[in-house]
Amino acid sequence: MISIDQSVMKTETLDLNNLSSEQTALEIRNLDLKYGDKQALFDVSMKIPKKKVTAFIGPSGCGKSTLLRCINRMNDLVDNCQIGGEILLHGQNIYDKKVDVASLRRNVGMVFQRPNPFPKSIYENVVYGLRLQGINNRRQLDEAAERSLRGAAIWDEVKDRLHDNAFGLSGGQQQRLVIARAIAIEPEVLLLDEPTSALDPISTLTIEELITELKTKYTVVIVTHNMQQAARVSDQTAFMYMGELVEYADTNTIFTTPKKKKTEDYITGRYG
Ligand SMILES: Nc1ncnc2c1ncn2[C@@H]1O[C@H](COP(=O)(O)OP(=O)(O)OP(=O)(O)O)[C@@H](O)[C@H]1O
Repeated sequence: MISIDQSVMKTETLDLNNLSSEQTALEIRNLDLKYGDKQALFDVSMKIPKKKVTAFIGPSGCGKSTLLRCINRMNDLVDNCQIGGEILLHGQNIYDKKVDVASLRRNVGMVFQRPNPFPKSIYENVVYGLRLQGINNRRQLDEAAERSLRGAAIWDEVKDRLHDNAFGLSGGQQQRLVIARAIAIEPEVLLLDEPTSALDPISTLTIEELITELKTKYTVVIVTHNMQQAARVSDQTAFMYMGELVEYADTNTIFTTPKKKKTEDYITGRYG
């Protein structure tokens, strides 16, 4: 039986079936996805609220990462991947032919399981996206670097060695640096794909605290294998099983009074 610390449960609940457009960051409508002949997502529909943390949980291979990667069209890079349905951002389907994928990815940033800093200095990692946008003004870059590193809760640890190589940082610091790089270009949505699975418990805790801070400015969607982590950091949780969205509700409900038997079996550790 998985025990969840009830004291960290959130109290605020949203009616996820009736979110207004002001409350909605993204709407996923009837999303199907196939890798070749293999269907990995079946008719997934959900609204993801703004400036909240939404967790995707479920057993290995259930489609969590696939669903996450659809939100910034990372699956476009996979051969033979066919996607049906819609994902609406500001009312526009991100799969519409008119959508500029580079600008979508600026708006919907992503952080992966393993920290992936570039082989550059800490400073150059953070300002990378700004330089790509043609910004080279030193003062503007300095300000963005400090703001982003502070926003990723790593400024104090790196402010005296901004021009050192990023590979000299610990894994947990590298992951916060990558988060700083993602927020430097001020996205609206941050996708985190198991962001702490390669980290030690202390770095994990630091990142979890950071996620709680990040939602004051960004909509955060996180894939996690760790149910305690979902319970600690998320406001709402989506439980997936074999490519289907089985249950989606506020995190408290999912972990204390799930409506579906499959959800209950998963959160009580009956299968993993
Ligand atoms: N690039 C790919 N090509 C073919 N099949 C894939 C690809 N990526 C994922 N799949 C398949 O799609 C299904 C869903 O995978 P996905 O990685 O989304 O699951 P997950 O729930 O995130 O799993 P895990 O928790 O193990 O990371 C799995 O059956 C997987 O084998």
